[in-house]
Amino acid sequence: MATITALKAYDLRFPTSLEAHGSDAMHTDPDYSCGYVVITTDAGDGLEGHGLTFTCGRGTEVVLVAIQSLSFLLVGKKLEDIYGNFSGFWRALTSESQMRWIGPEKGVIHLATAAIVNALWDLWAKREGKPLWKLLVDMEPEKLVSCIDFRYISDVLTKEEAVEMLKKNQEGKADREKEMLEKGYPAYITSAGWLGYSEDEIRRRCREGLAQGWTRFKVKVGADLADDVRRCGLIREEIGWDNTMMVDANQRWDVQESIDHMKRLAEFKPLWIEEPTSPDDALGHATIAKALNPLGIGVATGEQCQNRVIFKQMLQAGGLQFCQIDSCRMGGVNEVVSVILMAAKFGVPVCPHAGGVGLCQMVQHLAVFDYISVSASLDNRVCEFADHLHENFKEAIVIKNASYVLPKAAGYSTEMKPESIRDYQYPNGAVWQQLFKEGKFTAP
Ligand SMILES: C[C@H](O)[C@@H](O)[C@@H](O)[C@H](O)C(=O)O
Ligand SMILES: [Mg+2]
Repeated sequence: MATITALKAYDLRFPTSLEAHGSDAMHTDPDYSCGYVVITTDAGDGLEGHGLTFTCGRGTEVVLVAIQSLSFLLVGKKLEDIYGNFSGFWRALTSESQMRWIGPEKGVIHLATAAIVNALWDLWAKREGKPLWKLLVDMEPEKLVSCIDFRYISDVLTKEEAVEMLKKNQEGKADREKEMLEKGYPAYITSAGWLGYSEDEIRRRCREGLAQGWTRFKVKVGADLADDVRRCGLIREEIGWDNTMMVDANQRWDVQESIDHMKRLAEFKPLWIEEPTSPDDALGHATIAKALNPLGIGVATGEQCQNRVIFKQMLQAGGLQFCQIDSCRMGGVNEVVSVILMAAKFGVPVCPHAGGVGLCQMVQHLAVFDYISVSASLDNRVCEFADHLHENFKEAIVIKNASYVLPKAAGYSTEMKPESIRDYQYPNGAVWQQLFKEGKFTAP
């Protein structure tokens, strides 16, 4: 029996705003950051659970406090009790009678939950000696479903249905796993189209992407319509018309504006418009989808879809044609799996959101699990990739032929290199001290 002895939390930030990496119409100067959690136990096996939640610079300190405030629910707990009744533990974490008031299940407190829960899954997978996707794929349907809290979603998906869906897909699983191991999971690239990049930089990155074999490119829009027309035009010039383009407005528009602007951008044939409007507006998304679907444009959303309840409503209302689960926005793997199952029930493809710091590391596992165990289809499915900060991770993602190569190391691929954890701590890590000295950032 192993008991959790400590939970440490770190504020790690990377100065990506210096080169406009990750910039969009709403987040014009993101410094990719995370609340980073390390869980240790008395097992004596040297294994630690590493988990993170993605943030954008300022505000990470708030997430950190939330993680620390929740830690009393873990320290002293037996791992067997957590993994033996994971949905019960997840509910204890998300429904703690005083902490839930600052959520519930949304915002900072849910980001903090994600970091902790992701660390617990990393530890579980390491203890089983499997990469997370394999842990999920090999788990008995009943056991996997027992990790999910069905409260608030049982009106559209019951435990029994979820077990049934997973059981139905047992057939063909071995073949799909073999196929994934051979070919990897298909991806698209975002790193050519950040909003703050100059025209030359966009052209250079498109050419580089094409040379590397990328065929699907995502472009940021939303700040200014005339500029969007210009940027979409130049990207089509670079990538041609046989390749796929998606556009992402990061919630910049009203509902009617979304429809009007996208009618203007329809000539560039985008596959989807991502986050056109407020991430909470399920009915607004449905209105947009109704207007744009006849033009061949789907609505995609999810990176700021705060929990399974909003996803449920989006799916019920026909508000999304591409379901972009995020590994950190919701309460970790348990809740993500429930959304993957709901999306399958509604016949909506899951196309995970990634990028940031560590998101690609995590969602590769979730996408592969979706294909092998749940959807059994690759139609209209593609996982995001953005080429930043992977070098900080011990088991960095590998891309080959524009696809994610399946991770083989045990865990959730969330563990950073010790020197990255040391040097990027904000504000005392060596990297930040140097940036303050050079006057590139102001010390807090
Ligand atoms: C601030 C971030 O880079 C976002 O722009 C990013 O997550 C983006 O929406 C994406 O879809 O990759
Ligand atoms: Mg996006």
